[in-house]
Amino acid sequence: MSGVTPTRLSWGPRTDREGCPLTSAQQIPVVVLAGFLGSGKTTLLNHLLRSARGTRVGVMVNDFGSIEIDAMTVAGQVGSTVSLGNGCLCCAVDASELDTYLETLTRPSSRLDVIVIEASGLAEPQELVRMILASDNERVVYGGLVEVVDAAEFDATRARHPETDRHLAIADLVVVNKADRVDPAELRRVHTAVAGLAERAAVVDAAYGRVDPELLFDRATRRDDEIEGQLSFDDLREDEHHAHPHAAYDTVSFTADEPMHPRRLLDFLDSRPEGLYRIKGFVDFGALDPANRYSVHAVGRFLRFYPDPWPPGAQRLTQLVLIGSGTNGDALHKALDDCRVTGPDDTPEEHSMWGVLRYVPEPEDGAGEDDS
Ligand SMILES: Nc1nc2c(ncn2[C@@H]2O[C@H](COP(=O)(O)OP(=O)(O)OP(=O)(O)O)[C@@H](O)[C@H]2O)c(=O)[nH]1
Repeated sequence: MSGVTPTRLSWGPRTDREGCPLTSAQQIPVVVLAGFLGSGKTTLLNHLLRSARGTRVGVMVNDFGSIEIDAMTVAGQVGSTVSLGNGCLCCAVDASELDTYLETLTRPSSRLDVIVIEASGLAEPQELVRMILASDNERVVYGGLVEVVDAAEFDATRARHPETDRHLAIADLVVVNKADRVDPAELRRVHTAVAGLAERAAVVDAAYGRVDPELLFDRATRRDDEIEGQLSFDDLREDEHHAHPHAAYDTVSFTADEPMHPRRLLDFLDSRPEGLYRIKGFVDFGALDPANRYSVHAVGRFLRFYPDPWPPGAQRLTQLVLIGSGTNGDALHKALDDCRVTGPDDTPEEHSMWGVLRYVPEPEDGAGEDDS
């Protein structure tokens, strides 16, 4: 950005294939939802989908890891969820591929009002924004960047990832999430620090991503001339191609047909290495709870299990994605392999589930609930 004379991008009226001008009302805003690993992007997205009240939201999910956990956990959007598969959208998908996905979502038959792209927790948001601004699809218009911040991890994330400041500086809306995990004074401190970094953004606090959808959809339906004053290619230009945060991260994807042994899995989770920052997925505990699969989320030292009925016809599998830096993928894989129940001689005792149940939040924790 430094040393570059800003040339504002022209947002002159776009035209359809017959050359007739498209009004902004006919263009679908594309909102980028970004934020570091585990900050609560999927939780916020699910809240939006549940409380969109008539607004038709199309979703693109960019998972990191070969098992698409996020795409599986985005609520009830079958048919309009496009998963971008393994890897980071900012690197793995070039603008023409993004356009292919946008083309699918902007078909008139899908009648969408807004599209939200949930970036992987390791994505460079300005790359995504740049791709949307460069899109050939005349039916889409850039709708803003929403950054989700984990209030409880903010200092640690910033220390490890100085690029956080750069991301906040180009955000349009910052959600300081996990307000319930810090005391009010700490929340105020984080809020003030975020507001200082996010010069141009509205900053709102939230628990479990419960923000007013109007905040995003209003933002999303700004008029083109308002957007013109917001971001340009030059605003997004990098001095040099920066190191993407995920260059330093390793991902391990693990799938098992056999149920997992709760005690051995808990031992693994309780002794997980420092660098193993994020774990997400589903666990099958077999006969110990045949009705439910357990979503597991670890973010830093935070660990939770969420039991949920198996979807009808779902194959009983354990599927996990582990993301860390300085971790040994083979050793992690082997450690998880050792958590499988190996056969009839390896039947876990019933009380071995207690260790797991300790990490299931009480209903009043608010996880999974919604105010819609
Ligand atoms: N206590 C608390 N937990 C939250 C809140 N929001 C999300 N979580 C939990 O944090 C964990 C991660 O949430 P996700 O929504 O999956 O985070 P994400 O940003 O999509 O994660 P990645 O896709 O890995 O980057 C889950 O266990 C959520 O239930 C919150 O406001 N408070």
